[in-house]
Amino acid sequence: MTDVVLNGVGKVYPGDHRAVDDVHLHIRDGELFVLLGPSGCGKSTILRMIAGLEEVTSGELWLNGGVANGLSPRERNVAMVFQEGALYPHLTVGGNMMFPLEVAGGDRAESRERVAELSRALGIHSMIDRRPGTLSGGQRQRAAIGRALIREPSLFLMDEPLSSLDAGLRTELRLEITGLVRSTGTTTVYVTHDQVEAMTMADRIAVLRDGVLEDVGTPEQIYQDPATVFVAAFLSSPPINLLQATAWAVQDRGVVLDFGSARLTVPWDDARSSALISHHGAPVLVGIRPDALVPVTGGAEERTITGRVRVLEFHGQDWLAYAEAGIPTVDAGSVGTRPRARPARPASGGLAGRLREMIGRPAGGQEPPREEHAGHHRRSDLVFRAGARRPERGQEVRLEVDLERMMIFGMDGRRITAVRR
Ligand SMILES: Nc1ncnc2c1ncn2[C@@H]1O[C@H](COP(=O)(O)OP(=O)(O)OP(=O)(O)O)[C@@H](O)[C@H]1O
Repeated sequence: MTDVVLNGVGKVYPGDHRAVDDVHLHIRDGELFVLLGPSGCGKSTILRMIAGLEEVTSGELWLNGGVANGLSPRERNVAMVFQEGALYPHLTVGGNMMFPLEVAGGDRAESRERVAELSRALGIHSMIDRRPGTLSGGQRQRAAIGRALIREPSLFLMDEPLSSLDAGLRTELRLEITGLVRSTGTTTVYVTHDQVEAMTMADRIAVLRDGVLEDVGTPEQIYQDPATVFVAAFLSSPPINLLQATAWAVQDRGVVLDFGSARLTVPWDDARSSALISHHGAPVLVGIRPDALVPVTGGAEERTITGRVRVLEFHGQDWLAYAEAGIPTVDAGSVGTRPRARPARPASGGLAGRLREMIGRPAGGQEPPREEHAGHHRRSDLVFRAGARRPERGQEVRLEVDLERMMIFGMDGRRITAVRR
């Protein structure tokens, strides 16, 4: 039984750079758990703290029911694979996989049998006598995974193991890794910035931003029911439409979301309407995924937005259309930004300190956005999947909004109703 608990874990690097801030996570026994987020959000730092390669600055890290903050990497029985799996160049694939077993002093015949079995499962049995230098990138990663798994670690950690491979190989190997770790039942923590990799492989995903945990859940939960604007936008390709509206509670109708040139109504029998009452007269953020906007002829006024098609893009299985609807869209990256991602202590004197201060502040001497900030507005297009009813460029379209799938957030970027987990 191997579970991992992060209880308020934080990491501050020298120079007072806070890379991870008060993270609470429970990774369950046998889970394939993915840490997902953009570059620099602290994913690798968390993985390295679990491995014991990086000291935990604050909070507790629990492994198998015991506090592990002070344990050495060796005492943790974890195996790790990096972006470029490290192999001994002078040893063959078989030799590399045998090595950890030899160090542990196991029975030689038994070890050989284990290497043969695992190399078959990884599809590298036919190259067992070759050296790493003669293998392709994908084959080398397979060998590195084999070497990591051969000793049956209680915890398997992978840091972007597929990012140096081409798209075809990535798809192939991600299926194999998923199959392998599921069949062995090894608790696995997998770091990636690739949302497709995360969605297709994970039992559960933790989404990080600037060292802070934004959301945790199954792929379906965090896609369909994201906790924040950031998570909704990060997992949306094509990008989610993020619009600002003012909420008005109207007797006999429901809560009207006023976008200026369009209005949508959340009826009173919709559970979200009661949460919206407290936002009466105030701005909210509305997220609509491109496939929740459907071109219609007719359609009820309180469910539709009208726009003019500006651009059409062919994407193979369907077309994406961009329509100007006269509604300013909001940049998801600027919503709910937290000042705590900056250095923990203000930069002191000296050139480096002054540079750090300058870089951390927007041009023009303005103050950085506060947590309550609405985000940057830009007049932009609504993106929708055109499907079979593909409009012409320049055509006016009525877009029916799937109100059930529309997401409503406060100006702090959090959903106005509690997410289900
Ligand atoms: N040894 C270090 N000393 C100082 N700062 C560090 C160190 N390692 C990482 N950082 C900083 O901590 C933050 C988090 O880094 P980390 O590598 O954990 O992010 P990441 O999400 O894994 O990013 P990437 O996907 O680019 O590897 C970054 O701002 C990074 O610059």
